[in-house]
Amino acid sequence: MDVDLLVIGWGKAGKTLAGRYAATGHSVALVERSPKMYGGTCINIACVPTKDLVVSAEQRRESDDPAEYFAQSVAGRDALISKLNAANHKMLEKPNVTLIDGTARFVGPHEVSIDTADGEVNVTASKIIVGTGATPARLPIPGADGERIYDSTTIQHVEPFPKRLVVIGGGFVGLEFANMFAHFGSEVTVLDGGDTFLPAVDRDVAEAVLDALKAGGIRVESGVKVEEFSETADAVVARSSAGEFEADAVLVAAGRAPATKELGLDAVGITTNERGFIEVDDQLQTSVEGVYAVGDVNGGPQFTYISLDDNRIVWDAIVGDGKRRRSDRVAVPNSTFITPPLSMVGMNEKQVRESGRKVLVASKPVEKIAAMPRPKIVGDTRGLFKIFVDDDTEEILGATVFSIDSQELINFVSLAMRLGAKVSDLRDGIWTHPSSTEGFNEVLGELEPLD
Ligand SMILES: Cc1cc2nc3c(=O)[nH]c(=O)nc-3n(C[C@H](O)[C@H](O)[C@H](O)COP(=O)(O)OP(=O)(O)OC[C@H]3O[C@@H](n4cnc5c(N)ncnc54)[C@H](O)[C@@H]3O)c2cc1C
Ligand SMILES: NC(=O)c1ccc[n+]([C@@H]2O[C@H](COP(=O)([O-])OP(=O)(O)OC[C@H]3O[C@@H](n4cnc5c(N)ncnc54)[C@H](O)[C@@H]3O)[C@@H](O)[C@H]2O)c1
Repeated sequence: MDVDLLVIGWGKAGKTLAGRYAATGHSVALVERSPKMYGGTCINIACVPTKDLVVSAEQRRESDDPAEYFAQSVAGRDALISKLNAANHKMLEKPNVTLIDGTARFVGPHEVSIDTADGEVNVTASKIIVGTGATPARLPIPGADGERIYDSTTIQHVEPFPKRLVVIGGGFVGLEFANMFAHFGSEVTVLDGGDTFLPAVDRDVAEAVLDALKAGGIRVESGVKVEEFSETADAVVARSSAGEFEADAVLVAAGRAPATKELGLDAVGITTNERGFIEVDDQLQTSVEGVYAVGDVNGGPQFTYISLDDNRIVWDAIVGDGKRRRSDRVAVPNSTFITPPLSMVGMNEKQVRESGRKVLVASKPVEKIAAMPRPKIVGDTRGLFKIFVDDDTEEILGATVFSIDSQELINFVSLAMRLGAKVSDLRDGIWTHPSSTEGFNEVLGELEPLD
């Protein structure tokens, strides 16, 4: 079969490009190795199901039995995800789109062989998009394949419910699940290999996050080297540089590796870097002309909205005026979905100090922001707002918001930065009341030189 565009992997960039290219009348084939993954990682096993579980966990009452409540929450999660999975399939059911269930492997620079239940299918295309994503990194230590060792996918259906959970890794996945399982009623210990807890976060904010996690019953140990897991009939022990930690289950959340093993990239000259991610230029083209790599597999930041933006860059390269670049991104925000969420954009304190600029800072604990009653109404006044501003240009340089609604607020700051708004635009803006946004009226009125 020959098509105009072949997409490997049903992730955010891949499915968006497939739909858009098909809508312009081109023939498109999309290959996905698992029916459970129609729609990609985010929809089926990552962003959406985990946040559904986070919200369910937050709504648990003390009187709810943890195991029963978890089982109900998982059933709710599964019902939502199966609807989204089916809806994603439906979106690409079009006459000029061939959807192929199978695992793709390059057999030529523009030829892919797909291993399907009915045998091999060969597809050629002048344009190929590789969007195969990433999978949980495995720890290379004894016992890592044990029955009680879970990753971010399998832990969502852990059975029986773990009364004690050890989480290896204090990054996005580790903290989101640690917080979630603590709310479900598990006793949670986080063992992080890094020497510094949340290294990209300012120390005062990291301390506030740590306090909130500890208050939620979570123990966090940094600088821990886990050496071995050993299992008995009813427990697992993580042996580490900080001693032994016994649990009912272990979640390994130590990063994600590119899903390239089955692709046969070497044979056709598609180069990868030392970490295995596909090398791309600023327009996401690989070392083979006409073959692009998008999303997690190209080694960029591992976020769905980055994959979505990769789709825009490739679209511009193959259909538009070719101006978009990966390097033209400004103020890319992120949120860690703990309770309350932690969100950041732009520079942190270390970066503004190193920038050589004259910097102003405003930093205020949420409970002290008098003219922002929403957290009090909601009943969660934890966290703080911290914002850096250039004293000469009034530009916003960066912000960290650890507060309810921060996953929304950070997009607002990001937009202000992208549009080059002045700090006074946010400080003197007319915002609804009672909202979290109005916190900026007060906090930005208290800028001081960064000493
Ligand atoms: C637990 C968790 C929570 C997350 N939460 C968030 C969040 O809240 N917000 C956020 O922005 N990001 C989040 N992420 C990251 C986000 O999920 C990823 O960045 C995003 O899904 C990557 O999309 P992608 O386009 O790279 O492809 P993916 O969505 O990963 O899709 C790749 C697809 O390719 C298929 N595939 C792989 N190899 C082959 C092959 N050889 N042949 C055929 N098909 C193949 C896979 O089955 C998969 O469906 C989270 C990640 C995890 C693990
Ligand atoms: N809210 C979100 O947007 C969201 C949520 C989940 C995941 N993600 C994406 O998925 C990616 C993967 O998440 P992740 O949490 O697995 O990776 P991560 O890179 O965010 O964090 C990995 C953590 O594991 C630790 N670590 C690494 N090796 C270790 C070892 N051997 N022992 C103990 N600790 C070890 C690191 O110190 C780090 O704290 C993230 O980088 C992020 O881009 C995003």
